Amino acid sequence: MYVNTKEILEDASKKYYAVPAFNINNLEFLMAILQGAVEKKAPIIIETSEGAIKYAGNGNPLRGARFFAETVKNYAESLDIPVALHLDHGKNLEYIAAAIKAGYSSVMIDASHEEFEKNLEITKEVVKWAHAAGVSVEAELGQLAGIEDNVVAKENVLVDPQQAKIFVEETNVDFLAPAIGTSHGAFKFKGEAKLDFERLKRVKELTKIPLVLHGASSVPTKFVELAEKYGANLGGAKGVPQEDIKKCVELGINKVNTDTDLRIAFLAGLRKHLSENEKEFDPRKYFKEGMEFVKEVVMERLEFLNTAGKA
Ligand SMILES: O=C(COP(=O)(O)O)N(O)CCCCOP(=O)(O)O
Ligand SMILES: [Ca+2]
Ligand code: NA
Ligand SMILES: [Zn+2]
Repeated sequence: MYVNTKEILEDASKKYYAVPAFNINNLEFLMAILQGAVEKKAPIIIETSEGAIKYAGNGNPLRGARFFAETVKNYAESLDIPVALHLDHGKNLEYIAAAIKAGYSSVMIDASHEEFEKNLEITKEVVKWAHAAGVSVEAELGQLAGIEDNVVAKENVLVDPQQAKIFVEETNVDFLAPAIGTSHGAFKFKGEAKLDFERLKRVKELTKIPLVLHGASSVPTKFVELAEKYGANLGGAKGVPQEDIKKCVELGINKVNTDTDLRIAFLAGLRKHLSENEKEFDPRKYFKEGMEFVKEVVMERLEFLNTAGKA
């Protein structure tokens, strides 16, 4: 069934487990994710970036948002697991409006590159707007290293727990993404992975709402090596160690954003299948192996985060 993200995350926050939020850009990833969630009897959060909406709508935000909202709702209504659809890293108000209008369960307003007061003001606006339409809201405090909001954030600007308390009280936001040292993409951390667990603990104590971990892909060596075996060049790829994610969940992370791991798994399957089946030209066939690897990563993460069986 199609549900509001808040419903899924409130339960997770109460029982200290987490739900992965998997990014999609097309039907194949959606099908693989849903198959994995059904098999694991797990609630699931599907999310699309603004880039995904632009891609599916061929530049028209409402067309793209409707494509995903209608497709996900259509599938969700035929399944007996809770499914939510979330706008990831909403920055452009036109895209946020399109997602709300199209019927997304929740939207992220990411104004974390702005000064605190500005972020607070923008988030307050979006919360009023979204709540009036029954849509829940995620916001972000602090910045992820690497490409943050299309600008290169020089280094991590970590969340200030006291600011988080004020921010949550003033904005009435439903869930919060505190920057604690992760970054997006396949090349995380210069040297050793280091997340600021103490800081995360404080944020949870002071805000008591569901929290979101961005940049949470672990970049499984198995699929990196398989993709490279069939011609990919992903040298130096590194993700968040699984034990660090487990620790984050114990400290109050409830939504775990995962995109890169699925991209690498699909890439490995596609490259492998194409090189082993030179006569194949039916996309319903040559995408299958990539989809199977995506499903495998999905099921593993659902088990790992204790989402399995919670539907
Ligand atoms: O925090 C995460 C997941 O990060 P990770 O999976 O890279 O670790 N996310 O928010 C996913 C980011 C998706 C970016 O999509 P576009 O390329 O379309 O802009
Ligand atoms: Ca941000
Ligand atoms: Na998000
Ligand atoms: Zn993110």
